Amino acid sequence: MSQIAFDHVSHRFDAETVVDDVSLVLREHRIGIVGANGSGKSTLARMVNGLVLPTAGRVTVDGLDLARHAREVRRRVGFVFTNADNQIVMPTVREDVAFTLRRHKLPATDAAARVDAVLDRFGLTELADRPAHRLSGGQKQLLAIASVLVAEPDIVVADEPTTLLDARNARRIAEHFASLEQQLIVVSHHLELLEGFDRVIVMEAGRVVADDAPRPALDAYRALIA
Ligand SMILES: Nc1ncnc2c1ncn2[C@@H]1O[C@H](COP(=O)(O)OP(=O)(O)OP(=O)(O)O)[C@@H](O)[C@H]1O
Repeated sequence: MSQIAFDHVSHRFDAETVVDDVSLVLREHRIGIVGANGSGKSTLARMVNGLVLPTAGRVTVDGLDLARHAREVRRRVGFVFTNADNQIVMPTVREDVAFTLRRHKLPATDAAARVDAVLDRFGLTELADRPAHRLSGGQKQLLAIASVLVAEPDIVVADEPTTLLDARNARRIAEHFASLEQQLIVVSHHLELLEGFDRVIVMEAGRVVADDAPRPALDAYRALIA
């Protein structure tokens, strides 16, 4: 697993401190982040691939500082956005998944095989030639995850990847995450998704208020929002 380190990290948007002096070392396989709306979870997650840079402190991935090496780190970190429309760039489902592989310089048959396998894994085969922007919200969410995973990044960061999914597709994603070899960081309000994880971090007003195994951490979070 990689080592993702937050060293006294803060982030301010104008006058508002949304991440407030967070220090964490993340080495576990599957890490969940929970917290109330606006507690800073997405901002923290976005720092792992430099989509947001700290206004104080340092974020490193295996020693590489995001402030200086964002491009290098981004090759290793796949980011799944909450709003899939932010990451769907190609006309059809198949083309969108294939687009992620453009920089991998794979022989065309190998790339096509990888795309087909991912489409199949996420139940998207029948939608492969559909216009991606006309999928349902949940189908787009599956596509967004498939498009990141096809590149087999070392680390997958997913920001609320199941918000629009029905129970069957949420289970599909949970099962897929459970079988994923890569390091995984998931921001979610869907607490069951995180039950089998190795570590859960609870955020409140930009700070880490609990950081533990899923059961105690989720109990602490439920108590906090009760
Ligand atoms: N680009 C931005 N400009 C200004 N303020 C922002 C920006 N992005 C986020 N914020 C503010 O930062 C705070 C934390 O937002 P963030 O999205 O990190 O929270 P969150 O815990 O992921 O919330 P949610 O569960 O609602 O997605 C919020 O008050 C939000 O309004």
